[in-house]
Amino acid sequence: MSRSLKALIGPSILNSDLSKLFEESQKLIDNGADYLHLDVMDGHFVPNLTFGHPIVKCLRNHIKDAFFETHMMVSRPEQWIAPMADAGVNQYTFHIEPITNVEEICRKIKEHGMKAGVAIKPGTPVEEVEEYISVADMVLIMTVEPGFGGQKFMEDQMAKVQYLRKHYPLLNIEVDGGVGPSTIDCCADAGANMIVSGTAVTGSKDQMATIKLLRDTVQTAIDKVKNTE
Ligand SMILES: O=C(CO)[C@H](O)[C@H](O)COP(=O)(O)O
Ligand SMILES: [Fe+2]
Repeated sequence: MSRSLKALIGPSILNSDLSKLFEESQKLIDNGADYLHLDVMDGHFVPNLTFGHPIVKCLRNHIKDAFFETHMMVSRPEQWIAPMADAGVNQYTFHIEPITNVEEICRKIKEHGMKAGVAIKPGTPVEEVEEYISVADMVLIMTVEPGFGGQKFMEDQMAKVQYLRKHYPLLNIEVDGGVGPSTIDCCADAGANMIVSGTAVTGSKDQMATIKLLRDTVQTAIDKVKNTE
């Protein structure tokens, strides 16, 4: 059987009421989220702070089955691999900008039983992440400057997604930042298949419909390409 791409929607709880982290997360899963995207910030790599492995572990104690991706916006990604694995994280996605030992970090993440995601900021050329595709499970192309939810989608980043999709037809490509119903066509047409959406989903009156619309749009684009092959 040949492998094929799948549209997956991973809402970010960054801009939701974090005092109700469990309730907000469970609601997203009940409304059809394929995975949860948990934004971890250290106040150093980005000018903001969120939460770390102790909170992720508490969340995992209440939500046993969902796939957890942590988006590590941290200066020392190596430091948090073991604690995040212990917290029950499934995918550890980190930025390549502050470090030089990307391959080693990917290896360690996998040794700890997690999938490895490599992320780049808008100012980082796609070629810099391309060299790690063979050792990573996913590439994250940021579509805002990392650090805050609710920012404007940067359409110019789609050239990176198009480039990766053209050269790596089965690569999991994630986009994150300002993605919602008004920008999803752009992401789907460029070839992204893993969609992080924060404000547009958590702030939606009908979360289930919004998640479905995002997934259907991306799956339709994937199927269109498949049918022309
Ligand atoms: O990594 C992030 C910010 O650094 C968030 O995942 C992202 O911003 C999601 O929120 P929104 O959809 O509101 O932009
Ligand atoms: Fe994120």
